[in-house]
Amino acid sequence: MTQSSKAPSHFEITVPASSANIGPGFDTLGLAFSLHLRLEVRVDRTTPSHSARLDEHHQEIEDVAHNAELCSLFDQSVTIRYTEQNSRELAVKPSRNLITKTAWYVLRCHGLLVFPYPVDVIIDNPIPLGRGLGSSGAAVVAGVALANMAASLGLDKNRLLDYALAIERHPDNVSASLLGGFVASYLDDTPNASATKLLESRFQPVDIHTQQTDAFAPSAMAPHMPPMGVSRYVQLPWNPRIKAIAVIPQFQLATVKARAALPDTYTRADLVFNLQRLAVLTHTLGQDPPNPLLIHAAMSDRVHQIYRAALVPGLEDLLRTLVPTELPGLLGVCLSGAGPTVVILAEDNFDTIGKKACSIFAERQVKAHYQVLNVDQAGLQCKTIA
Ligand SMILES: Nc1ncnc2c1ncn2[C@@H]1O[C@H](COP(=O)(O)OP(=O)(O)O)[C@@H](O)[C@H]1O
Ligand SMILES: N[C@@H](CCOP(=O)(O)O)C(=O)O
Repeated sequence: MTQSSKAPSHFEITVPASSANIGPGFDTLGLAFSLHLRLEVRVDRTTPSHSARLDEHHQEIEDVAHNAELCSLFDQSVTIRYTEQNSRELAVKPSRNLITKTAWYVLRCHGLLVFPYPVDVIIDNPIPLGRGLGSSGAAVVAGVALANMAASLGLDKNRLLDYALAIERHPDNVSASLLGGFVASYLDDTPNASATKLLESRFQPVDIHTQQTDAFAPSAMAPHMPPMGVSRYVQLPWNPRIKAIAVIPQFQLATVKARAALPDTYTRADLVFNLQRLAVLTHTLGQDPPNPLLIHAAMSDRVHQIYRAALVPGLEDLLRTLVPTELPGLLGVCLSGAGPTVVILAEDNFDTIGKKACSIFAERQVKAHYQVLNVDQAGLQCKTIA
């Protein structure tokens, strides 16, 4: 992460979209894409906010569930505007918006009731919502970075990841968005480890994928810091010749709904099937030249895709018919995150493959378009604007 000066008044935050799972790596693998959520932020550092620090009055209102006064104070400390892209359905009230609510949570962990100086944010979000391209993970990463920059908290990227994981509990999307590249990660939930404390803590209701958005109400966001070192991660080798064709259906599928379709237990055979392919996949995507048959086979999965197929008409057809022997340049196919987007890894013939995939969706009456994306190796970036 780059940070050009200590307390900038005008800066931008960019966060890449991501695809989670990549076939067998359910809740484990994430891949960052060259499609960026961008925040342009202005902080008026000449006018400190009077209500930023907790005093006795604020301590009292903290205790009141869903406190309107607290929301109103926060809403006065920050304004947000979206540019046109994917913005129509998003809340622009800061106390209801995922990016600013996440920032609010981080501020409150640092004893700040609201932003310490008035903040104005313009948000450009080309990441389609609810399609399995990590829009919520990117929003959460942007939110922790916003608090860090606007309040000069000095958090490093590992600590930012702890805060992001207090909100989004599966680490695949946020790890890739924050770090960039092809990332494997897990929550360290061995006894007494940080993630165990996090999962047992009062943060539990904040998980956006299991709870209503009201769970972000001030009463549920008591200012408790997440433990240090909640996750472990490694950035895996990636062959830069490999691009992703994101085939994006017109309909949305909420991650929470697609997670509810999964079973609680798996057979040993299915577990071994995924483990074997996952081990091969983490290595083979870094090899040059790429091995199409090996990659295609190693992207098979028995943990989530078959259970989600009923929610994504055409998915089974795409997985079955898009093969390297028929389509030169194609390397592998998977459901992106919780879907409904399908990601096709390829090294050539991107448009031919993208059009073919859209036509297979169309046979199932699913309108879709495709985008050819590079892998983003930078992750979260924060830059001062002169
Ligand atoms: N840029 C954003 N600003 C505010 N909220 C966002 C943004 N991006 C995503 N979200 C929230 O996350 C939801 C989508 O999350 P989710 O169902 O997990 O799908 P995805 O696969 O896109 O992450 C949106 O409906 C919205 O509530
Ligand atoms: N591992 C998660 C990933 C969800 O990603 P999203 O981009 O669909 O939010 C899952 O498969 O549920």
